[in-house]
Amino acid sequence: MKEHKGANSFTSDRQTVVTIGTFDGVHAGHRKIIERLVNSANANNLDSVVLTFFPHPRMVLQKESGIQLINTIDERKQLLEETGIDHLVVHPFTHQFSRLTAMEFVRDILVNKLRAKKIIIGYDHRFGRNRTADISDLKSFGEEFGFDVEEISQQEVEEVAVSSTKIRNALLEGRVERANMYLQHPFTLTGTIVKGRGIGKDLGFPTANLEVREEYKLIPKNGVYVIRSVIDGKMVYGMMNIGTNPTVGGKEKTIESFFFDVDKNLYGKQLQIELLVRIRDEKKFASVNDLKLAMKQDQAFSMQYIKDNYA
Ligand SMILES: Cc1cc2nc3c(=O)[nH]c(=O)nc-3n(C[C@H](O)[C@H](O)[C@H](O)COP(=O)(O)O)c2cc1C
Ligand SMILES: Nc1ncnc2c1ncn2[C@@H]1O[C@H](COP(=O)(O)OP(=O)(O)O)[C@@H](O)[C@H]1O
Repeated sequence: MKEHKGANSFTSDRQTVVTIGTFDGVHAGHRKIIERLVNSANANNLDSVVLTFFPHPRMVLQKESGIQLINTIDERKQLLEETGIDHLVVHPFTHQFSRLTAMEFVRDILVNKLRAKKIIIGYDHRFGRNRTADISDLKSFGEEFGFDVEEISQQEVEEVAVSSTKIRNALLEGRVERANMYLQHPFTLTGTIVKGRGIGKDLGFPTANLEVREEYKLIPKNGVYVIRSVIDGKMVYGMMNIGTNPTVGGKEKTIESFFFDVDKNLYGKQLQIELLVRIRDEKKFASVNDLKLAMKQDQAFSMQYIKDNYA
């Protein structure tokens, strides 16, 4: 996959099949569209192109909306790369870009820059200044500029019964197993391991504190989760707490993981941590000893879960 930092720097040897969208999560529905894109490109001797935007339009046009995304832009790129497309265009969404009329967007970006011979798009896609144009407008532009439009019908969309909104809601409710089913891959948190308060080691459970840099990344509901990661090339399992550590008088929200069978200094490491299932709410225990007992139970639960599902 070739990555292009915007439509202006796009190049390809052949004309293209293009699909357009945010693709937050790169979930089951997105995967179906992209599969069609890749198949159509192969069948017609064209290059496959995903056109996506970053920042998300709502991060630019409704800054106060505080939108939370399932993926950071780097995670999105990685997931799209795994789908086998030829080109990913990450076009910067700016105020100026949002002022393009539908005709200008189609002519200047899709036709002249991306060399579109065919567009594959959902029945409800809207585009251009104030999102005024719809799929029937796109079909008329197709006749004018010489490209085909393949529509993904409402029925096909509803058959998949998945949406980024549904997944965001599941994650905010802590239902990661459901979210993972919709995603067809585990939800991931990516960041750097930073120093915490140094309480973990005393508890007998050193916890690696994950700092997620992207303020727009959705963090699932507070609580304890079974997790998995790759550390120095080796798959490891563990348990994570998302919350404020009320038992030890914490205030800031932290994301802390204890990995099983790991004894390593992890400070400064970049980790991608997959969340597999939620075990329980975070609680304020009467004593640190009660917290320790609960963590031992969490570990027993996690080991059993991993044995049953991943052994
Ligand atoms: C699996 C797991 C479950 C946890 N559950 C709780 C909890 O229910 N209540 C709580 O106050 N802290 C909980 N913690 C956090 C501990 O309070 C402890 O503060 C933390 O691991 C130490 O972090 P630090 O040394 O990085 O500051 C949990 C930690 C882990 C790894
Ligand atoms: N099994 C393990 N799981 C998580 N972190 C571990 C593990 N073994 C060693 N560590 C190290 O211990 C650190 C956590 O110790 P801790 O006392 O909780 O300190 P801090 O509050 O700075 O996170 C981690 O950042 C990591 O470098």
